Amino acid sequence: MTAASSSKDPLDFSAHTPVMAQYFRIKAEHPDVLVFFRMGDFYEVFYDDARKCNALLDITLTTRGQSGGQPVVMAGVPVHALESYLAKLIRLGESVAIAEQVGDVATSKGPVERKVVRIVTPGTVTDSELLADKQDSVLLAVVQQGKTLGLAWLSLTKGELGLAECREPEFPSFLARMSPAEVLVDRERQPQAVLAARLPITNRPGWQFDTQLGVRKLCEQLGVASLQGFNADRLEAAQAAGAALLAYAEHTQGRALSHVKSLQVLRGGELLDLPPATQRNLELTQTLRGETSPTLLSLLDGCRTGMGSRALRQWLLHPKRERAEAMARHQAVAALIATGYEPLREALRHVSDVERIAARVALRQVRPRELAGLRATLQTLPELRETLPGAGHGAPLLDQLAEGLAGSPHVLELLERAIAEEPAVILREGGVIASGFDAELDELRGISQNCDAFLLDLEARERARTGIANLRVQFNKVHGFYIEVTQGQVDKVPIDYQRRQTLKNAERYITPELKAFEDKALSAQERSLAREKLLYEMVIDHLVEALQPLTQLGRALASLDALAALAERATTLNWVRPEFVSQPCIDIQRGRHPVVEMRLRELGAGEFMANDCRLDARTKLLVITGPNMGGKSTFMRQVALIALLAAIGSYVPAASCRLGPMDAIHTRIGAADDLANAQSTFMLEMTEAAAILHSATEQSLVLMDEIGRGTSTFDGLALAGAIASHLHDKNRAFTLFATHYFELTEFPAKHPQAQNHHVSAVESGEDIVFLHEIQPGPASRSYGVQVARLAGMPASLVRQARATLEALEAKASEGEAQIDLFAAPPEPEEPAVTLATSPALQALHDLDPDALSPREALEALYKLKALSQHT
Ligand SMILES: Nc1ncnc2c1ncn2[C@@H]1O[C@H](COP(=O)(O)OP(=O)(O)OP(=O)(O)O)[C@@H](O)[C@H]1O
Repeated sequence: MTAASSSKDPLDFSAHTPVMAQYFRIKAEHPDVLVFFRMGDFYEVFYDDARKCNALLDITLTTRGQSGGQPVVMAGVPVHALESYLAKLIRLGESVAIAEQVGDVATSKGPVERKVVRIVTPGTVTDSELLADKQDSVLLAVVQQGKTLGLAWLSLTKGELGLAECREPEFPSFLARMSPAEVLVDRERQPQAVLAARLPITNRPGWQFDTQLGVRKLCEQLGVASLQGFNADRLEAAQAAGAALLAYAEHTQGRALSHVKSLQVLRGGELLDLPPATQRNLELTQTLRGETSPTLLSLLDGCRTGMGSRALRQWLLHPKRERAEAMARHQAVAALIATGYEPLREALRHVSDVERIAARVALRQVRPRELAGLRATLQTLPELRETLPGAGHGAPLLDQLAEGLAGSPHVLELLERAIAEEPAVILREGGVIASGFDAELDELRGISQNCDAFLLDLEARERARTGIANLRVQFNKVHGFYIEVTQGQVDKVPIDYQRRQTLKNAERYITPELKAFEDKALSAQERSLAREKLLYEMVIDHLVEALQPLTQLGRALASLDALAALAERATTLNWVRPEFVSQPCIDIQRGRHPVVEMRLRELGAGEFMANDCRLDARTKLLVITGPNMGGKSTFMRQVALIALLAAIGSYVPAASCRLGPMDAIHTRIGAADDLANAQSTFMLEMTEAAAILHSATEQSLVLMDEIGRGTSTFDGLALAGAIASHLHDKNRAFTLFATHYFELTEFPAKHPQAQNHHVSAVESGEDIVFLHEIQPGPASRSYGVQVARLAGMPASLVRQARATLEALEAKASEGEAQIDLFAAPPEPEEPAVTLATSPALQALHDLDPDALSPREALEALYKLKALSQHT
């Protein structure tokens, strides 16, 4: 680089003022994130960072001075408003490095020392202000090794670390469950599956994704010698991801993660599979329009704390195939219902988010008010324990959770002694440590607080000494302490008064006595703030030691809150306890769709019609027909929702419910164009159906809603018939198959494990009334034209459609083709045998039987036989 061009290079430190040189050094260490550079009461951002913040945060861009011969482009946010700006940036997927002034402003020669104290990224935020209350923020690292994807994830706020490995097709299910806020990938080898998911990606150096490094880091983090105890010793790809994950989390937090002590290993096969399409179609946590309500979660979530809501979401998206945990929850819900859950829910109202506070203690980011909240929570624990069912309730899970409520008497005692009743919001302001905790602090505070008495006393003494009746002793921030004398009285001022300032009507003085007091008072205040900071750090040291019971307490409170919410819902909404059996079956009597039922109630739109569903080893597939708007989709979804609710440990909206083992819920419902992925409606429909046919087993529940709708009638009908046959004969999955194709009502006649059902409707004159009742047998007709009439189509159009329909029906019955839609697929055709391709045929063709003697005829026969064996 030439000398001339170097002046334009912002990284040429020599050309900059010392502060800017310091900035560039820090920026060079954090090139990929925004650097917030503390300067007094502002965080400043410079150059490209400033331009970006100007665009994203709408803050004013200015230029000031010059650095390296160029104007310095900058923007700033006030220190007190930092959190709200951070929240906005994190939501937009940006990361921010916070460079604080760590040196002492008063004693620094040159610019005060600055250091990046933490990096706030979407996946590693822990500040309660920046996080949604009810949702966890998950950081995920993904690495591809051959066909295996290694996953490692961390919820900093929960202190939970997880590992998993999966194949590419399983990856979307994992992602949908976790919905990570940030995904770490190898900069050089970004896995295709991650890119396709369009999530906020952070690139990390390739060497950090290393298996051996991962094993070492994971063992260190968990304080174990081997990962065997967690059953995680063979997960090499996941371990490699773990290495990058832990390195990044430590890098952003600027410290070790002392609260992360448990490891969860997820194996695809342990969970009830809920592919992304199922999570979407069943509207578990989001409606099809992307809203958070009304969904199954919004209906269930009456939790009193953020941690309870987060636990419930976790349960909903991670149901286990093994049903022991769900049964333990059913028992707990039953016990809470029997003994009354309201006192517990009431007590939970006064509980802080212990889970997050514990994490912030570990990261040493906890705020004074959070500690006061923790103290209040610990104080209410005995009362809260009283609200739990007493002995003999038959729910071991509740006893186990009650043990977690032990809290830590030592921590409570410390917080009661150390933290002020109502501490200041931030430590910097003082007033956080309780008086009586530390003698030195009390003394320093005493000095600054006793100021008033001293000053009044001095004022009285000086008035008496000088004879100046209106003499006043005062203080202001700029000039410190002074004695003020009005101009008319100045000649009475004694000799030891030194002039400090002259005003229009008065003179201000200082005396040696006042100066000595001033030094003592001001330094006392500074020292008392410094002392408070030190004491606060000491309190955190003690809390870090006691993290384990706090983390356990957080988990216990979260689970109790979620269970109490389930108990309340079960009672209020009149749900029943489901029963698990070992035989294959889905036997639901008078089942209801919980969300549709609630909507109808809210709108005053009538009662929900309860329906039965009976599937077992003899009946595995129901062909469901009936008019549009008749309730087919609602019925199918309600069966899936009831099965899922049972699997997470909830009661269910039905009169009774018996369920056999289940490994997955697959759904193919509706047709939303995936324009972003350039897939047509029909292509998407077929892709989703193909995925189901490849993975559904005898223990899966499959919902197929109007498959084949996206193409021409004959194509659609043919495909629908073939898909139903495949599900019935090959997958043998429990299948609810809703269709408009009447031809499919023939299906059960040829398939022993299938039955026809229909949703009922009655015609009254030209109108149609939906009864929403599922009845055995096929529907008689589809009522599409009547529904169009109900939808407000012009009367003339409806008349025309009806006439056309009648003509079409007449024509169809005349030439009814006898096609077997469900016949076994024909064998692939043999290639035709021709003279050109077959020497035997050619030889036969060339023979003239009349010209052959008997002996020649015999020889020709042998020759033909030989040739035929080569054909
Ligand atoms: N069991 C029921 N009791 C009361 N109302 C119901 C019931 N089932 C469905 N409904 C009402 O009927 C509406 C239509 O139901 P749904 O979407 O399930 O019909 P569909 O047969 O699948 O229609 P389409 O074939 O047009 O998709 C629902 O939004 C709901 O308001």
